[in-house]
Amino acid sequence: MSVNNYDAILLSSFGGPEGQEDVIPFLKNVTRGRGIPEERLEEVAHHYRHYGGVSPINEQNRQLKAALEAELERRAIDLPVYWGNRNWDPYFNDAVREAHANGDNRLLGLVTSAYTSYSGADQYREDFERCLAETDLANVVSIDRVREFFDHPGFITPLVEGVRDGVAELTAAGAQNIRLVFVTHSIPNTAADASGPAFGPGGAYVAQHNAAAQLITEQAAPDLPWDLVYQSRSGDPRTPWLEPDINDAIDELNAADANAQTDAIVIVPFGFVSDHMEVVWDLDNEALESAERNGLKAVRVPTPGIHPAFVTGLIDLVMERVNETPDSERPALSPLGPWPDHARVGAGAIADATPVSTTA
Ligand SMILES: CC1=C(CCC(=O)O)c2cc3nc(cc4[nH]c(cc5[nH]c(cc1n2)c(C)c5CCC(=O)O)c(CCC(=O)O)c4C)C(CCC(=O)O)=C3C
Ligand SMILES: [Fe+2]
Repeated sequence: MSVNNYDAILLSSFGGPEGQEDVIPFLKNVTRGRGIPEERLEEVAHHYRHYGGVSPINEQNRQLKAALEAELERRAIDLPVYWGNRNWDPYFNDAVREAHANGDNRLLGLVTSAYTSYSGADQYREDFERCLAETDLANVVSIDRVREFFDHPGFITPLVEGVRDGVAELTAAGAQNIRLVFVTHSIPNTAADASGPAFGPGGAYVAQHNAAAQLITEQAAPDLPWDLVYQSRSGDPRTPWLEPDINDAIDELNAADANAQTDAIVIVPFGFVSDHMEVVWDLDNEALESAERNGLKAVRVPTPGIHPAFVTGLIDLVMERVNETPDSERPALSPLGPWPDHARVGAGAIADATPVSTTA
């Protein structure tokens, strides 16, 4: 099927180092202009160094790109996929230059982030704007963006499956009182509040996470208690970030409710779409260790990765833009959705912004 409103998909991600010599330049890219304390950079560098300076994220995006291409081919949809990152090679500038060189100028961004926050939404927009400015293509290339998919069935289904499997595994190992621990990236309270002020404290960021956690619980294990906790905080320790931290929450589990007698936890890393460094280090090392220290059985659910339901769902999200599907027909499992589309960046936006008076 040829597609008349887009030329290509721009798979847009974070990027990660792929060798020891990349680690510091990568971290400098991530934190440019943002006053992350030196000690924090050293600490984070150590996580990457431990794995040979290689983050799994780029390989996961190569696999995701291949899986998206296979799904497009299976559905006979004629859209090439370009891949660009915010913080490491291949950068957005290279991906967009390559697309333009091939005559692909109307791009649909598919961002590997399910929720609304500065990092997951506004910053990608800024990156797209800067990319078009730096490549001098702002009048030629346009970039739209697929909506946040925190309550899309393609994102929820793999997590539901993971929770069911996790519960079954813990039950088989003798667990009596299982708790689901939903974990996502902490962000500064002010950033959370600003992510959608209409949602009150915590903004859209926290509201979307609560909605997704509730959905996953209802579908996977409706009788189990669940918590929303946070990981990977950084920044100045005096600045308030979303809490509790997952490790503190695990330490406090039975202290907080002496009757609960929780003996096992299912850690659900639903803030991320692949098992990248923040998952393997902060959860598989630290959080699982916290569980063990507290005598709790624990399993960590896989992120969606390249689960077939996720890959199909991402292409469905692309096709709702191609088909200009009305909101009322867009799949969304929570009352918050379907989340609205983002404004176009680049050629189309400039045309849209042309004051009517100049053409009248
Ligand atoms: C909300 C959110 C997401 C999810 C949405 C999205 O996907 O965007 C996310 C994703 C990711 N964050 C990642 C890595 C890092 N994040 C950092 C720093 C920060 N993240 C923040 C928030 C988020 N981050 C914030 C508020 C900071 C502090 C300061 C700043 O605003 O920069 C730092 C700097 C050191 C540190 O402070 O920890 C690193 C190295 C990786 C790659 C992992 C890999 O390499 O496999 C990924 C996918
Ligand atoms: Fe981050």
